[in-house]
Amino acid sequence: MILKKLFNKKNHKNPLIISGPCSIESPNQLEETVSQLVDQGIEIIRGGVWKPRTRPGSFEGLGSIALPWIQEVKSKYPVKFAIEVASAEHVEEALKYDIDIYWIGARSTVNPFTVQEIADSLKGTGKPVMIKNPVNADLSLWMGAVERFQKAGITDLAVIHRGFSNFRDTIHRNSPLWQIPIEFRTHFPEIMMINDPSHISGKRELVPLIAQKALDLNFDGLMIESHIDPDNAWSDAQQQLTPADLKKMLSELKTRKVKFEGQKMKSQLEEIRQQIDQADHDLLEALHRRFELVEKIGEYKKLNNVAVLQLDRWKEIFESRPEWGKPLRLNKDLIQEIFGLLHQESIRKQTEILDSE
Ligand SMILES: O=C(O)C(=O)C[C@]1(C(=O)O)C=C[C@@H](O)C=C1
Repeated sequence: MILKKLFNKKNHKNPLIISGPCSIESPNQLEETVSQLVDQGIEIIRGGVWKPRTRPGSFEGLGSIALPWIQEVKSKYPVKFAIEVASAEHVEEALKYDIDIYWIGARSTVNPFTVQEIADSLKGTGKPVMIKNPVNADLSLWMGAVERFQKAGITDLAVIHRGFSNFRDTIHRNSPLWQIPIEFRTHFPEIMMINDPSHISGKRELVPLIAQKALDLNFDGLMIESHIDPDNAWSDAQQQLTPADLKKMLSELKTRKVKFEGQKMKSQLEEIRQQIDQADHDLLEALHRRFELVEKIGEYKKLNNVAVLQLDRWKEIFESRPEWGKPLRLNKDLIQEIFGLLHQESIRKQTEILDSE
């Protein structure tokens, strides 16, 4: 039997929206939230049953008693339901109540044993699975988790970008580090990528900004926490939206075209891209020239037995280049990062020269 995949990019022209409470708190809270979300066309509901918390003492979810409430709500409303599972027992329990979609949380994705256990327990069930990025900024762990599910024959897969944890407080509860999901997509272009602006922002005012940024970057969907009474929610009170606020936000988000359309637009784009190719060539030639000079100094240092690292000169470069970049409207941090890398490479090349026979 060939089952139709839920997470198939071709079936979702518009961003896929998943919404619902951080935690399921009571049958009434669940039904009220679902009914308001259904009124605005939401078809996939999320709800926390088991909540892994960083520190003990926070609300850890009601557990299995919430599962029949989900089943009850599903019998009344045309929705699919997604929950987080963190062990084979969770999967076993949830399957008894025919939960539709299973997601692997950020704290589970870090642990290959846990990922394997969950993949094995979902094997052959045909259930769609979503894999959140690991809490730490490690692309390989995220990719590895996807591969474990694929190896178990589970191909109805999506991933969720929920941001990466910070050591100190920053504007975001979890830093988005957008380059990581972008790189993920280069490895798995066919897998749907859903953004979770609630966990990235940690506060409701920021949710629309993050959601818009995700759509600008061509994410396939959004998972947004919503609650009928967010201020009194048992978990994540600051980041949940009311269903009405969610509706307003979704109506204000701008969706972008995935690609350029039309011959005129395409040929203009092609022309600019050729100019970028030329600019990149010039850049590489400039780098080649720089490293030839660095090597020359390397030989000179070897001849005179002088150390590779010349701190005063390096400091002068590190301070002057961002200044030179100012009238060219070049970002200071970018210049410092680029010259930091160039300096590392100079040191590597010159060390090789000094250490050679
Ligand atoms: O000026 C030098 O001594 C160099 O070798 C060049 C260079 C550079 O990359 O610009 C490399 C290493 C030094 O620490 C400082 C500067």
